[in-house]
Amino acid sequence: MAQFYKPQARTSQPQRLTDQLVVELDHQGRGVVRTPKGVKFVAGALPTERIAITVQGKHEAHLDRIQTSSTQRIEPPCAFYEQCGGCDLQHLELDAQRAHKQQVVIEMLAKFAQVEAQQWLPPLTGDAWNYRRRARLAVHYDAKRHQLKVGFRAPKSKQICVIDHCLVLAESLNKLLQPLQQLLPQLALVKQLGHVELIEFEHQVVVLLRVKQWPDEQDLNQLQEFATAHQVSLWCESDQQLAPLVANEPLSYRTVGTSISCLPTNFMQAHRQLSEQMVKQALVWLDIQPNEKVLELYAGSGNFTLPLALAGAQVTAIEGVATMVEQLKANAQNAQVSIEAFCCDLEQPWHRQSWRQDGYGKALLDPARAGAPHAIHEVAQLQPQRIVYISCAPDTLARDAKVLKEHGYQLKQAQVVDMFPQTHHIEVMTRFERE
Ligand SMILES: C[S@@+](CC[C@H](N)C(=O)[O-])C[C@H]1O[C@@H](n2cnc3c(N)ncnc32)[C@H](O)[C@@H]1O
Repeated sequence: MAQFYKPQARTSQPQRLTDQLVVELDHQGRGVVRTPKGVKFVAGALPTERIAITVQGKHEAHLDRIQTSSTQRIEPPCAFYEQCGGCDLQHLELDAQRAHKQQVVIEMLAKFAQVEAQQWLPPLTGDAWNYRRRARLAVHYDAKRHQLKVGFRAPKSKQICVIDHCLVLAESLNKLLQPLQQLLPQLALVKQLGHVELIEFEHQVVVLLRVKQWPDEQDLNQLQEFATAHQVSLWCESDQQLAPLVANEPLSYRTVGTSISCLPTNFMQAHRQLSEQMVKQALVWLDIQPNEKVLELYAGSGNFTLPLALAGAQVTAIEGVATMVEQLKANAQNAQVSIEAFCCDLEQPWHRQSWRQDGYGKALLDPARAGAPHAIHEVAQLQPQRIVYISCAPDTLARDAKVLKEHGYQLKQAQVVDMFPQTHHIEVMTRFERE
């Protein structure tokens, strides 16, 4: 066989630097330092601090030591802070976290859209701990050692950080962590387990098991016992089906003025208090007039749709997931409001859609992180007088704000929603008006 020369892999000493000044926080909550070798992003560092770092790759560096510390630094309260990839801003005072999030949005809007909000309202805030009503737990089963790891993923890694208590999780979910760690290794399905979700609904807690094969008789008995002992509903999801194994009553969550029934796999805002506050703010900003036509995009199961309809709007709601559209229609019927709902991929051209019409006075968009790269052009062409755009990603918001600006919209008001305290994730509401 032919042999080829193979150069030895280069090994270089890790580059260590001391006395580096952190000049700002980036949108992922990392400290920014300008070293002689270029800008480096350092997780855990805060502006004004002087730090010692080890350069890791082209853009990142590891925080070795804090030489002088920020006055905004606090002791991270979580025991898993060092290993878990979750709450990466808990070393920063809460007010400073919120101010930072607003600043990130201001800078992104200025940089990528040359847009400035005419008014920033103070952030919408709620509980900063024990607020998450939904969590996806990663699981890994080591068949040789018969060991199961249940927890959250470590940052940028497939490693699982095993946790038995999470400070941002709702207490009703927290208290299931240890019992689940005991139950799951006893089940035959442990080898087929993808992940586990814990979800707090209005009247019950759901444990959702993502499996490759449906549980056998013996597993079903054990799951039944677990559900009774811990007063939870148990659901299973495989590629073929989603069904309750042990269910109490229909699942629902509260929105303004009514409840939304849904499936455990449907989207639900992470923070119960802030979900409702956000809907209230959208109602204020949209200032619905009787029988006004409102186009709602990325509608989910109706979190905004129903309150808008109850306020007197004629809502046309669009959502891409068919089960959520069905749920939305049923929810409207239960709330005795009349709406129109359509299942449609909003990122495809709209010209064949019956609901693509003039006459919408207002529009509400609440897209996922990808924003609305196509839909924003379409909605701007329909020229509603007012657009409320809710975003969970300031970079895609800035991109879409630029399109609105080009269509003659001005950003009148903006407001950070503190939906994900202790983490770098940002939720923001914006109100655009056509000139
Ligand atoms: C952030 S959630 C908001 C849902 C809802 N407004 C709420 O508050 O519960 C975004 C929604 O957009 C939907 N979605 C994402 N991409 C879509 C697309 N290309 N077309 C239509 N819907 C989409 C998702 O299924 C999800 O329900």
